[in-house]
Amino acid sequence: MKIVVSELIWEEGLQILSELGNVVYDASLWKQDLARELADADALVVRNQTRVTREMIQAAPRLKVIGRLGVGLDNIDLAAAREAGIPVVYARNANAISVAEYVFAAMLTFARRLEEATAHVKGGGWNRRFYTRMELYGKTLGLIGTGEIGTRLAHRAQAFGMKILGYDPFIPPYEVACTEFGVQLADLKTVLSQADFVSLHVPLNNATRNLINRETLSLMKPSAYLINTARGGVVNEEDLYNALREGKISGAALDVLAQEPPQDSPLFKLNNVILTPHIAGLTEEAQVKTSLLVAQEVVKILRGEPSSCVVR
Ligand SMILES: NC(=O)c1ccc[n+]([C@@H]2O[C@H](COP(=O)([O-])OP(=O)(O)OC[C@H]3O[C@@H](n4cnc5c(N)ncnc54)[C@H](O)[C@@H]3O)[C@@H](O)[C@H]2O)c1
Ligand SMILES: O=C(O)CC[C@@H](O)C(=O)O
Repeated sequence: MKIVVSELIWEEGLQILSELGNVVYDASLWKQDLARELADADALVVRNQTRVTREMIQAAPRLKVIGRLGVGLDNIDLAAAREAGIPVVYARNANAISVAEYVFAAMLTFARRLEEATAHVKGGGWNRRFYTRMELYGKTLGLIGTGEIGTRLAHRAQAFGMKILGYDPFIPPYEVACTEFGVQLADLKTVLSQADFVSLHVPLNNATRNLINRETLSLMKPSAYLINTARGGVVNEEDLYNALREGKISGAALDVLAQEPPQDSPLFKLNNVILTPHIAGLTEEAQVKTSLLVAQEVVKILRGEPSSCVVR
């Protein structure tokens, strides 16, 4: 068996794959001639930077499985994989807690500004009135997408005493979790207009691309914050820049951008923006879980066994 891993994988997963076959692993392979490596490959394991296109799938006649070390599948041509009869397995739920904790870090950063206050004190300041900020208790968290991440975030927000609103037109699989964690389901307009923090947890697809735009941003309160850990394409960045600059909303935390890594962006110039390099799911715990899960599921498929993590 030849197993090609084109992006960063944790040792725990690599070990499992190596027991089954010959692993070709290079974390920068996605930038190189991947199609050549795939000509005789039985499995391909990727993160989010490898573009798994129809052409690439067609150039891999022996391919039996594609493993995604993560959750978002927007970098894989799922229709082409399905047509070629190649199952795609992914790390469902493996990084959900990490992302939920990242959103808390962002909300608490906006609420308390500890880093800014530290710089202020180190610079000789002691302005206690200026740093009198706000509690999360009693504030409203608006979830756009109430799946694995959204419900784990709700669980944590419930413990903080936040009110939780959720918008998700495809709710059934997560209905019980929503009820348990106090999510009141509502329409998009209600969630956007009532939330103090709007957090995005939807996949990127034709229905969600540019979901946050001039019109939807105008529904948000001027005191509200937007947090995007989903995909850059869910937010129209030009519209967001204008909304932030004009004070239509108070701030934004963006872990994901339309172009990653970004070229110079006007967003860099704004003080009310937190920018991180797509790290919400990047914790040791989540990555060990992700690597183990995906490696195990890839091995199952290669052995002809059923997998519970196949994309439907
Ligand atoms: N920044 C990161 O490191 C990171 C890590 C993990 C996941 N993600 C992103 O977060 C997304 C969500 O992850 P998840 O594990 O919660 O996925 P999930 O599939 O469990 O949940 C997604 C939810 O979005 C809902 N949804 C789909 N289309 C919608 C729409 N048009 N409007 C509202 N809701 C809609 C679905 O019904 C589902 O409940 C992933 O697709 C991925 O792109 C980012
Ligand atoms: O592949 C990655 O590192 C990004 C992970 C994250 O965005 C996901 O969709 O799970």
